[in-house]
Amino acid sequence: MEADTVEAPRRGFSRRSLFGLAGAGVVVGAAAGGAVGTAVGRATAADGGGMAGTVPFHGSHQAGIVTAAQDRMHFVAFDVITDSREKLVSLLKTWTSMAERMSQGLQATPDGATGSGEYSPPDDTGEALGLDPSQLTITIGFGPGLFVGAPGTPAEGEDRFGIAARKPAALEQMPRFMLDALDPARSEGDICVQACANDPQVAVHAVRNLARVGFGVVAVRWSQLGFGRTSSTSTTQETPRNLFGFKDGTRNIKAEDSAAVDDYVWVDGADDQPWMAGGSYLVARRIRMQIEPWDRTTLHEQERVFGREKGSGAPLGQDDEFDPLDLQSKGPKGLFIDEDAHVRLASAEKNGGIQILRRGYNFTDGSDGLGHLDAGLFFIAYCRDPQKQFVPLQTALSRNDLLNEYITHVGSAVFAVPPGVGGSGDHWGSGLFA
Ligand SMILES: C=CC1=C(C)c2cc3[nH]c(cc4nc(cc5[nH]c(cc1n2)c(C)c5CCC(=O)O)C(CCC(=O)O)=C4C)c(C)c3C=C
Ligand SMILES: [Fe+2]
Repeated sequence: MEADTVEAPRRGFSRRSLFGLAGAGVVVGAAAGGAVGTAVGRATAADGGGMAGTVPFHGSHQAGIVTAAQDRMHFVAFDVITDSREKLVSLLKTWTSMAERMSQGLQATPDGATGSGEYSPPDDTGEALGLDPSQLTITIGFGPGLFVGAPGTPAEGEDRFGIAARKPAALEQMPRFMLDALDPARSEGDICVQACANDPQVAVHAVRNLARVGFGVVAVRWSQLGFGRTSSTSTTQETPRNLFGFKDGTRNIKAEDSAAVDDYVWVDGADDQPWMAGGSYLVARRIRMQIEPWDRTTLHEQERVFGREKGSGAPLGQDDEFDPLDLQSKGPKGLFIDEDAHVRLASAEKNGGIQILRRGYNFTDGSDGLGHLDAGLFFIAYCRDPQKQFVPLQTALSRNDLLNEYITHVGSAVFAVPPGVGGSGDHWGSGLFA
């Protein structure tokens, strides 16, 4: 079958077929139906684990949560600037269609970059033409301000879209933690979109095109680019390193541990608002890391701060990365893992069994004008209830974590991430706005 003629909607060429490169492999987008057409690229559904391949958009949960973490991220938080429920729902429908197309390596719309004529702005901005799908996932979340206008905004306290009664109790702005130095311009937001891909240009293209069609309905409040995923979310992945050089994600929840995922990530229909069943909550924290002081710190101190060896990632007192974390074990100088070491204070053992799914990314946004790198960790946690999981964990860390000498939380946001999009006709927010 000709790669670029299979079920292709009018001018609905894929990004790769436009350049005649599609022969390398073809996937017919059967599950997605005619609205989506074909997905063309190197990967098939069966080898979707390949770096260049596709991740299914449809399902009971949104992609981009337990999906094996891709290497790059573009995260954006929007303010909704209209009071019209109709316009907002219409945008969510348009976004859903664009997201399902882009996840398959197609242009954002059937007309794409060149099909809407010389005298109109192109429908797709074009910078992903010829690029692989790169395992793009696009995940949406709704902030507290969508339900009741956020403090300090023109809509403060208002139920603009008639959904105040549908706000989940778990969706509350984060409390102020000790040592927080939050910048309002890098915090909160009515809607977020997390785009992850193995090619940064693919992730940026996705966010840019969604923002472009949102003109008049949403406005970008803040955004963050990330690289070098700082957590493994699957046992198939090697543990990556954060900008302090330590393996990060060793004791993360892994997608394969379905019991932990069900207990700590997915919202149950009986938890609160039925429309959130199968969804999750996303907590984002922009955490600046004081790179220069850290780089002048001894290896011994660095390892004491985390409670793990820098090279192997093993818990102090153990040999291998995945050896159990033994919080009681002692050497000649006392406890191997300091009373205030990061892994001790963050451990499930010290927090009544609480776990979270970490899915953060490193960031470097140039320097701060004072000769220091503006770099750190864009921390993302997915949880079933942020009030019962993230808040107690961060409360404990903010008080005593040895790491606090080297980090500062400068941005914060929380979003309700609805369940996945089902068959044709379904769209982001369909449950919420039903
Ligand atoms: C509130 C939750 C957490 C914040 C904020 C946080 C910041 C943060 N973490 C690192 C580096 C590492 N964290 C590690 C483990 C770890 N961290 C958290 C939670 C938060 N971290 C948890 C729940 C855990 C697991 C603890 C356990 O049970 O062992 C590790 C060790 C390796 C690992 O297991 O992932 C590192 C390294 C940084 C640099 C940072 C802020 C900038
Ligand atoms: Fe941590």
